Amino acid sequence: MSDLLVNLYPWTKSLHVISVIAWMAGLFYMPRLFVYHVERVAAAGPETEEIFETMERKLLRFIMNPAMVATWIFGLALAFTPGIVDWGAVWPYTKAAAIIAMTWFHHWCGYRRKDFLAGKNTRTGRDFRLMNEVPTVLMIVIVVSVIARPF
Ligand code: HEM
Repeated sequence: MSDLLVNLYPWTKSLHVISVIAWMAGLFYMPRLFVYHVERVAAAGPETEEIFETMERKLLRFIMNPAMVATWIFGLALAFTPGIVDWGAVWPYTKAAAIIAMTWFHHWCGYRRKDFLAGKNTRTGRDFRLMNEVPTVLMIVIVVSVIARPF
């Protein structure tokens, strides 16, 4: 098993980065959709609301959920590959903390989508604009942790 992981390492890492890109695209886009959902639907009415609900459902189901699962699977495969992670260094733990926060943010988006569906959204466009910064900050922490490794 260890030999297999070592031989597959370049492929596992490629697939990890590909799924990360897809996941991040969704995490950046979903709060933007929520901003327009709040601000435009109030003016435009129920037909526009249906369009937003469909876009949000498809983004979550067909891009964000599969991409998150793939990122975790290939990321854990990398973590179990012998010789790749120096568990005595600090970076694996800063990266892990930011990944857990990113996964929390993913689920936060899922719950906000359900609020819209139930007609129970209480958040403003400004709230969603602010939350849009969360994945950006976490991405910077993750990439600096895993590539520059300053700690
Ligand atoms: C979901 C759980 C995740 C796990 C378990 C995980 C784990 C890992 C591991 C063990 C490596 C290999 C490091 C090496 O080859 O030296 C890696 C590489 C990488 N990860 Fe993750 N990761 C996860 C999520 C993410 C996320 C969310 C991002 C970006 C936002 C990310 C970005 C990267 C990048 C860019 C690399 C390649 C670094 C290089 O050039 O060596 N990972 N990941």
